[in-house]
Amino acid sequence: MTEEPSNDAGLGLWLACVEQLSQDLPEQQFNTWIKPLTAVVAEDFSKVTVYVANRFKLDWIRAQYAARISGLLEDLYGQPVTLELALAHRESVTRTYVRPYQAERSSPSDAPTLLPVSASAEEASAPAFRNRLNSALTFETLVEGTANRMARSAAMHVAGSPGHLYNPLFIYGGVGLGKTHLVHAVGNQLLKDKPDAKILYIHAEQFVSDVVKAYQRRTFDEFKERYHSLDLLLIDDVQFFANKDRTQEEFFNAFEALLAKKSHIVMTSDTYPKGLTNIHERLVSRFDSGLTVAIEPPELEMRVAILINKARAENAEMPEEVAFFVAKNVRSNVRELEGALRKILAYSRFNQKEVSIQLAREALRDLLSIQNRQISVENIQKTVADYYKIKVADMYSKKRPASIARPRQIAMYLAKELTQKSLPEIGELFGGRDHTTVLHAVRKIAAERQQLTELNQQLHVLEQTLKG
Ligand SMILES: Nc1ncnc2c1ncn2[C@@H]1O[C@H](COP(=O)(O)OP(=O)(O)OP(=O)(O)O)[C@@H](O)[C@H]1O
Repeated sequence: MTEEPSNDAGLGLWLACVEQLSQDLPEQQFNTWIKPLTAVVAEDFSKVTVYVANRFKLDWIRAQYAARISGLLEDLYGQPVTLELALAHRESVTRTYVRPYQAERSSPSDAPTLLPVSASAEEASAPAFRNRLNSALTFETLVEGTANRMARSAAMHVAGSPGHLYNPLFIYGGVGLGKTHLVHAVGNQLLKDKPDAKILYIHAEQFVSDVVKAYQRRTFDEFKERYHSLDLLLIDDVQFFANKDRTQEEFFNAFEALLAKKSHIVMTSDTYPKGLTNIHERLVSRFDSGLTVAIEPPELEMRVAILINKARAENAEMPEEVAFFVAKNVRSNVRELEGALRKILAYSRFNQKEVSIQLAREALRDLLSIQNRQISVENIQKTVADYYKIKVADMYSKKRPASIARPRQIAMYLAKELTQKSLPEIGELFGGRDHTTVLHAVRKIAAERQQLTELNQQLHVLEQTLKG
């Protein structure tokens, strides 16, 4: 029977609450404490029972987050909601586990439904795959655009003929732009073509911890056997190797061994190889010895396509005009775009309303109000001066050395881009400069941004910092 899930609105309430927490809390805190939670929402919404894995965590959630969760639930529902914390019992959790938006169609209407925070919570509790690949992250589910075209085609090339060109492939870019997705896609594609290939996806932090374990347990032979025998090593966020000398040495050895046997290495990082700090020069030069490609923040049309695709994957429809509205307002990265989408879908389900611009506006009101918060020219000057390590006073000074003039031009460009101020007003705030000077700076930086990946990267970081 194809009956709708009974507790869909309850699911919406809980997901909307979690979504809000994901915006409010630092990522690490959210991932550690909130993401693993599951909840049961009573049919009449009077009570939400949140299940926590163990006693220690339960005490911590009670002390640190309970008041906040209950306040949020009340805000969302419009009436007081009793929050109860309980210990999760593994068997019952697995038995009645329901993925968001894919609630078990046969769940009886009077049975409470356990609602996880996210699909990845289920993946986290499932036994780890040997290769650690997430099968959902494929080339098919990765939307292509100008921002990732080059990285995507290099990655496809590697997946199609590993061990040849572009070895190592080094992919870099800001947070949430699809680097992890792309490396998993390489692994999944190769696995499809060659099911016997020895592939490993690993986060750099996990590699560090493997080195430490091998060191403590004196199991370096096993460690080497494991890493040096791979056909494809996918390693994420290598900036985490900074200051870890022993790890760098082991990675260097693995790197050399793998390249010698024509295995392929794909790495990601938040910056280009020479921008990495506290990593040995010999490793940095190895990173740069194949192909280095950037992933840029997605352009408007790509953001729209991502929203429409992701909504479809959740079995929801997102009209194009709503996707444009969201994409125009959520510009920084794909992870935020996904967050906005989840919020809109949860809000729509909870209120049982169709997805429209008005609904999106309501669902994203907090996010939009943060965005509308005025960014001041003074703030831009301070942020840019801090970033380039010059004095704020140099923003108004007449000094001309490039080390000062360039950050000043960058600040003028950002002032034009992020505030409503006119060119003469900006000139005035930069030590009484003429509006043609500002115009020159704005045009120059805008043109160079198209050409210079490093500059674009720096601007992206500055924009993210300023938009908070
Ligand atoms: N082009 C795209 N098409 C579809 N989904 C995308 C695209 N780019 C990113 N995503 C999705 O956005 C989310 C964030 O991407 P991902 O985790 O790959 O980012 P990242 O660059 O590795 O970020 P971080 O540096 O924070 O690890 C993921 O859910 C991913 O599937």
